[in-house]
Amino acid sequence: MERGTPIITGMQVIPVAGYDSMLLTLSGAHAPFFTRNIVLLTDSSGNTGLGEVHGGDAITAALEGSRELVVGRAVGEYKEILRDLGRLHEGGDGEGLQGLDLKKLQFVVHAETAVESALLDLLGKFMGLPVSALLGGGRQREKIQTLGYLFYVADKGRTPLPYLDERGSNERWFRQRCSKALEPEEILEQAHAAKERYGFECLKLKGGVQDGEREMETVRLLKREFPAARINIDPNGAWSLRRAVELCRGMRGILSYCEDPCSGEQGFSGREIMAEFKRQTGLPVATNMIATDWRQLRHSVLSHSVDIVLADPHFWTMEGSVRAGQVLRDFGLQWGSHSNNHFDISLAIFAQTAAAVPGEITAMDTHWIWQDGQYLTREPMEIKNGYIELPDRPGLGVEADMDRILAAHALYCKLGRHDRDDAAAMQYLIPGWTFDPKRPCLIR
Ligand SMILES: O=C([O-])C(=O)C[C@H](O)[C@@H](O)C(=O)[O-]
Ligand SMILES: [Mg+2]
Repeated sequence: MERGTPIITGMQVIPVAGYDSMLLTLSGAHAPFFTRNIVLLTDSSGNTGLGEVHGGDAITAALEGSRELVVGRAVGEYKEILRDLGRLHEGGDGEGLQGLDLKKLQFVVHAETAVESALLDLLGKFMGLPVSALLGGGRQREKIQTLGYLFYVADKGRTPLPYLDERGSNERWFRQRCSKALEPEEILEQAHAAKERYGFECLKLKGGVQDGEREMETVRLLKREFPAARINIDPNGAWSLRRAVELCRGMRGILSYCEDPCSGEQGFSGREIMAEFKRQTGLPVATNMIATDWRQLRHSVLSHSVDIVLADPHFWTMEGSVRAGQVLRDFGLQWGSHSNNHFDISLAIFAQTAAAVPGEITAMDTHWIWQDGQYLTREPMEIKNGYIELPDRPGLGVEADMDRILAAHALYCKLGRHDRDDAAAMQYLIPGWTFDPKRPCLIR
């Protein structure tokens, strides 16, 4: 008879790809495909544990290089395994001009989150407990509020690229998400379609695309249409401090908070500049750019530069994100989560992590609505009435659908490149376009 916890018998790292719309951000235009890495751990009791993290060759290699530290060990040793992986993956430089979407991504992402998730999934199944019960001080809530993440969408017809065309779908949101949205009224239509399907009470507009005044016009229109909604705009630090203050000063009561309105400039760090923005506008500020690790968080707290820290578990690890949430709650600040394009395994990672964060939390970011339908699990979690209700199942709460994972892997194998490059699609809109962290992407 086996004693103790089951032994990990196998670790598979499966890079996968999915379809995306031509979403615009400061970094350029999303390509027709995004990539992720899936981790599957099997154990001696016959269970499978699941994890997901960002794509890209460096992250795939980091995960492949982890196998020896994982296979053959007991599931109950998960903390030691994660400690060993953390040491293996140490290092990096996350400070943010909007490098997060670009070359720096591999330094900010903690590849071991995919292993952590899979280990906790196995442990939860062994113990008959959901992953959120194993994190921090245990499960704090049964349902997680998410925001409706709105994007300006470019006209894909101006490129020869193979973006999905869902205009024939019966579902309003699916038709909408592949349609051009550059005018304020088109964003409003996007918001209505998203709200109809998912019931969002909070909205976020990705800025850093057009002139700031035009983006604020869109925000004001959204607020008029959805007066009860908490609304946020995130230009990823594109505006100068002076411009950000001009744009936001009159927005109290319209914007509930502002996310990374500005970044480092003229010899001042992003944290110093954001603190000035807060003082001058009185608006609460959220970030996923100037507090991406513990050292940055300490400086952000000391300089009073942020109110809401978007501690994405893929950047902080799940346990790290919950620990950040505990500290933030104790300091009178708030936890939220950043996201990137992801599949339904990461949706479960976000939800289980958020469920373990104590105190009031900010409606969680997720890109899921842009990928909804591309399932890698059976019975994926769903967003209804603006919330994800946690399933009553042990572990992560989702089970792998191997046929779909292998199909997503086959798509990945067809791609010429695996790393994110938002300049390539953008260059069809503006020939010779290059990234500038201080200029909205459509302004050249
Ligand atoms: O809140 C944010 O900064 C993001 O969501 C970052 C993402 O990478 C976003 O810019 C995107 O999807 O391109
Ligand atoms: Mg952000």
